[in-house]
Amino acid sequence: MSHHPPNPPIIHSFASPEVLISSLASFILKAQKEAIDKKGRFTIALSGGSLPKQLSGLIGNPAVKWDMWQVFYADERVVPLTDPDSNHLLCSTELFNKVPIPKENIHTIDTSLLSDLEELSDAYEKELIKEFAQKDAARFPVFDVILLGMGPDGHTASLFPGHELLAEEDRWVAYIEDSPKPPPNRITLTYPVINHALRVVFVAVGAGKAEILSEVLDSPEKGLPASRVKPVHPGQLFWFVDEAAAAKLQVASAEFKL
Ligand SMILES: O=C(O)[C@H](O)[C@@H](O)[C@H](O)[C@H](O)COP(=O)(O)O
Repeated sequence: MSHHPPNPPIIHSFASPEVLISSLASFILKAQKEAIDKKGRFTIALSGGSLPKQLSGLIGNPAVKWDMWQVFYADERVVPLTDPDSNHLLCSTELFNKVPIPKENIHTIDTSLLSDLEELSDAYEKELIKEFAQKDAARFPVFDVILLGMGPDGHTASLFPGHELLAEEDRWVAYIEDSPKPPPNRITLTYPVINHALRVVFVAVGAGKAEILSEVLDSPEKGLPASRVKPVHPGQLFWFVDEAAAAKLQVASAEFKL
């Protein structure tokens, strides 16, 4: 375990959602290049909500090496992949159906296990082990990039305020049956996984995020789920926000961009 304390978050604030989208695409491309140069593959975890739309800067971009991507979900609703609640369906509609990514590089939940959450979450953990443990021999997988959103209650992935999963230290993937936001059944990457990534990136856009963003970044001692994302050294946390979301922020470390 590293002796370095976690680095403070790097906050990029953009004048418009359009600039955020193109800057996020450049950020991901740089991470992709570093990962492929080093390991010949690029591992990334995606979320639902508005996040998939923020990746539109990658569509049609010839620099993206889709065949080198290994995609997992930071969290997923336990529903068929054709259900409107499925994060995979959302990511497919917004991104994957528009780019030449091999289907086998997208790691979905095993929908033959929808009626057994424990089996389903164990199976997803095994999918991660196949990708990471044999290649990196790490205690926890080290994603190149994990992309997260933040809910109005400060939740991220399917880690909700006050939930027992906030204390999970061992499992890579866990399930919940009591999500305060429907649908109730979900699986999620746990903090040990999120906090071992090389880069964790939150995207928060719009005035609706201003209050909670300030709470998460200016009052981390409250321990809201998004405040608990603190990647261990050499991992780095980034926030990509627009000016409306950043309006109430007080943290001095904010690096504002046009
Ligand atoms: O799991 C869910 O119920 C939602 O997907 C939720 O987690 C969403 O991602 C956040 O509330 C952020 O919302 P935006 O991405 O729309 O900002």
